Amino acid sequence: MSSSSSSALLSSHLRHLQPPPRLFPANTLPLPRTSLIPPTRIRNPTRSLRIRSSSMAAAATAKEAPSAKEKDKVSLLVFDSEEDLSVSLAKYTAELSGRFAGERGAFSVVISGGSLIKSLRKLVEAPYADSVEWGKWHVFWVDERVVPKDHPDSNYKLAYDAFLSKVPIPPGHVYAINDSLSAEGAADDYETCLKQLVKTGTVQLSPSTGFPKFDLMLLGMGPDGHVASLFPGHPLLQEKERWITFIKDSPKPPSERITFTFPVINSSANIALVATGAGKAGVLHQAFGDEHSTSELLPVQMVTLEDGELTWFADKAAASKVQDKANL
Ligand SMILES: O=C(O)[C@H](O)[C@@H](O)[C@H](O)[C@H](O)COP(=O)(O)O
Repeated sequence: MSSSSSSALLSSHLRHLQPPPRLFPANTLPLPRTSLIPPTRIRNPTRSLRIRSSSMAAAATAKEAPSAKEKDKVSLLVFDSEEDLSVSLAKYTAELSGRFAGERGAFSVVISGGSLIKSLRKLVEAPYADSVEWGKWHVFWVDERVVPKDHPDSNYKLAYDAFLSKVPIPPGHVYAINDSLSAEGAADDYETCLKQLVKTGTVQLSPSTGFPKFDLMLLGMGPDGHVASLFPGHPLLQEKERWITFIKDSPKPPSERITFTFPVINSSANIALVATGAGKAGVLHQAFGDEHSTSELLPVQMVTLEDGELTWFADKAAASKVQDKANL
């Protein structure tokens, strides 16, 4: 898209909206045929995400002013199609890879299962297949099903077949679960492995939370608002101590899984939350709504970074109900 048509698109979406959105600089993240919704801020981490418009900002009272803890940055990028989303997600990921590999000689990346893996397809194509420093990548799973690695339900297999087998990440940098253990054992084993990697500096530790701080988490979200294997209403949402835990009653099959906990997820330096398809529209609407809900927060609403940047990548179908609201 030319810069003039891009600005026309932006200005039509931003007519009522101040301040201007926090975006990746145009020269680092061109967003072809991209619609844009203004940045969101978590104004109260115990409440839902909110779109900030000029009128809402003016209405904010001192009581509602963001506290120091709410200074994390949240953006929502909306794409005309999943194809456009995948192009931009690849560029975003490659740029973070370049930054962290350059700054600290390693790039710790956490992936989920689900449709996210398909949306990462552009990353294994030109120019990234050759330009990304794959040797510096360290790959982890935010959740994994307790099945053998060659099982059709395995998140490792999903990622390996579509992504990891196509790029030269050293096999020793790919941290799959030990599939010979029980769910409890696999969670303990994964946490022990992470502790070792924190000691060696492969994974950083957040000085503010004391939990590991991954450079990037690439996460999907279920139509019920779950992230990782943290499901609505489940007691695991309240886990405050463990880095990795297990679930044996997952409402999404298979029932036995291990999962990162919220303290680890929320210590990340960057999270990309990817949502595509109309099946996610209701949850996005709820996540970005400004209604005061008395019901429990959805897991996805509990993704509130301590000191990092959360970027939502949504296609038009997933963001349809949020867009209606933003364009009012
Ligand atoms: O193991 C899993 O089940 C996944 O890691 C899971 O957390 C996934 O990311 C979401 O369910 C979204 O999946 P979809 O994008 O396919 O809806």
